[in-house]
Amino acid sequence: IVGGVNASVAEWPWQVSLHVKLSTQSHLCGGSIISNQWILTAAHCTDDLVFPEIWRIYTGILRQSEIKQDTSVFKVKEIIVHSKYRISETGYDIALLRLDRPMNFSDLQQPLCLPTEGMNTKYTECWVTGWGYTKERGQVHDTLQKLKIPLISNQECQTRYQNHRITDKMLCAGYTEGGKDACKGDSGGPLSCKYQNKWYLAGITSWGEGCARPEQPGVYTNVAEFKDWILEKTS
Ligand SMILES: COC(=O)Nc1ccc2c(c1)CCCCCCC[C@H](NC(=O)/C=C/c1cc(Cl)ccc1-n1cnnn1)c1nc-2c(Cl)[nH]1
Repeated sequence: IVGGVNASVAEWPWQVSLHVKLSTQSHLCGGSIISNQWILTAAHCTDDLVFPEIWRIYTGILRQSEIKQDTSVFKVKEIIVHSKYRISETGYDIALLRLDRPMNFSDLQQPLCLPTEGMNTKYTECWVTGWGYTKERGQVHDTLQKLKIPLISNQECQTRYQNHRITDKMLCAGYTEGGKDACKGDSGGPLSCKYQNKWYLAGITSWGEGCARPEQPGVYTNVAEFKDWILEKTS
């Protein structure tokens, strides 16, 4: 996250850190708790990493440094990638991870709501969170970062990305002047938006042209457009 601030304990209890363990283990992507056994993330996070056994999901943490041998960790039983996903920039950048065991909810780890059609214009505030880089050439940040960010219309977003097709299944957010955005290591994580005092998973951090560049907003998977897909795959 570029231009954000440290989050607090239990402020974003649906945010998880996805790690992969090959010869070494490290943070890969963000993700969101949507039920006691399902995590929603970006399909591009699963590219080349199709074996569930290598995944480790950390819930209820604020800092990467909290991750030790004894930290509670979930493993992945199943990975479901949207059949129309090819690359982030053409959309359908959405995947489900089924946990190896049901999660007990607490103040530190609990789900947020899935949005319904038509909510994108009703949100009062949206925040993007993650442990990603705080500048384009950076490194994973120890403390979870949070950034308040305005949604922008797909029409405006399309004008910023002449070489792309910004579809209705994408959602854009950013500041025209730049300086505040998601960045490397944040993808798969939530764009959380508040409506009538409840938090909704409006977007999944997906792609952008550089980080926090002027007139280059972040592009997110428009979760409301995939509600039926999520319900079908998780039922
Ligand atoms: C110590 O551990 C680490 O350093 N881990 C570790 C550290 C970093 C990374 C990995 C692991 C995952 C790489 C492969 C999967 C994922 C590959 C793509 C992914 N993209 C993003 O996270 C955000 C994109 C993004 C999203 C929005 Cl909304 C706006 C602008 C964006 N950016 C444009 N340019 N940069 N960001 C990414 N993630 C990383 C990179 Cl490197 N790129």
